[in-house]
This record gives sequence, structure tokens and C-alpha cells, in this order.
Amino acid sequence: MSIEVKICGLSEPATLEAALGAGADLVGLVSFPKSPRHVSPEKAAELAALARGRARVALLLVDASDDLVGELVSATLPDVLQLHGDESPERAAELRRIFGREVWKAIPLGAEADLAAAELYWDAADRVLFDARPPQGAELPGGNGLAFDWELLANLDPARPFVLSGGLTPENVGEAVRVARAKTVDVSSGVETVPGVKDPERIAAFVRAARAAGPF
Ligand SMILES: O=C(O)c1ccccc1N[C@@H]1O[C@H](COP(=O)(O)O)[C@@H](O)[C@H]1O
Repeated sequence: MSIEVKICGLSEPATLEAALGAGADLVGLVSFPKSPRHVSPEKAAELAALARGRARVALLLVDASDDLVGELVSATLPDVLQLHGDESPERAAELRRIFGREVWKAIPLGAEADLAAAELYWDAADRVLFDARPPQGAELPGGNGLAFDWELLANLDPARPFVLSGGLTPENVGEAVRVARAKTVDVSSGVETVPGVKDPERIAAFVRAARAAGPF
């Protein structure tokens, strides 16, 4: 099985098409007004409709209320809810139960001790997405284009359903996959020219480089 690739933070039909054309397995839409990749429910619905049947759709949320999740789920019919806030294991499980979608929980990694947080989510969520710990005072809890030390995952049970994220690029994804033994990778900033503007050539290069890295 080849490496599964998710391209996140798509906000325009043209770059969404570029991700689909490059063969992305999943595309991600961000609902977080502080993000340069934020899309309204209407825009998210338009983009999700373009992707349907061609790639799975992930909806990225940060401590969203049931009302907002409900509105976005109705509008986009996502396959995955990617939680990037302070959602507890109980909240992750609750969202999965209420909305009947796969739930991925982002866990920030800066040191080995941070792996303990992931242990709390293996049952509550379908997958744990490892991202870099955001810098102090950062506006965004993710999408900062920062990588963490992939060696931190080297001792993780490879059967654990995790997603490798944070600061990946077409240039480093091959090494990241090999070191972390990742089966799924996720990128946003690394395929942009400036924050929020995706680059079709870098998207294609990322998918090629990720596929070339596996399976192992
Ligand atoms: O992309 C954002 O703006 C964002 C906002 C809030 C939470 C998470 C966000 N991005 C996600 O973070 C990871 C890593 O991104 P990057 O490749 O380091 O830029 C990825 O899932 C983004 O979609």
C-alpha cells in the first residue's frame, strides 16, 4: 500500500483541483477564522462538492461548538473531523458519536513527554495527527509550517493509526516518512507560496515525493 497523502488548507477550486489531479487521497478544509486558509460554510460546501467521490474530505475545526460542527457537517458531508484545539478525549468521542464521522485529533509534539497525551486518544479518536508544538504566543494552533523531531515517533507501535504532519515539504517528506515510519502524511504550509496560497506545482511535487517514500 502506498503512502496516503492529505493536502490541507485548500480554499480555492483551482488549487483543490490541483490536489485532486495530483492524486491526493484526502483534502482538508479549514474552519478557523484566524487562519489565512479559513473558508466559510458556503465555500466549504462548494469545495467539498468538487472533491466528493474523488478524495476524502477532512474538515479542520478548533474547539468548535456543536452548532457550528452541525452546520459545517450538513454543508460539506465530510469524511473526517480533524480537531486541532483543546478538545478532550471525551469531546472527541462525543463528536464522533453525534456526527458519525471519523475523528482525527491533533497532538502537538515538542518532546518525548508529549507522547503521553496521544495515549489518551487512541480509543476516543480514529487517528492521532502529530503536529509540531506551536511557538509561544502563536496565532494558530497548527499550520505554522514547523517540523518536530521525527525520531520522537521512531519507537511508537507502527500499528497505531497516526498521521504525520507539521512542516512537511516536497523536499523533506521522504526522510520524514522513513524516520517516523508514517503511513499517512499531511501538509499545508509546505505547498504554499505565501500563507494561504497553495502552489499547484508544489502540491504535485509533494504527492510524488510522498509516494516515492513508501511503502516500507
Ligand atoms: O492551516 C491552518 O491555518 C491551521 C489552523 C489551525 C489549526 C491547524 C491548522 N493547520 C493544520 O496544521 C497541520 C500542519 O500544518 P503545516 O503543514 O505545518 O502548515 C496541518 O494539518 C494543517 O492543515
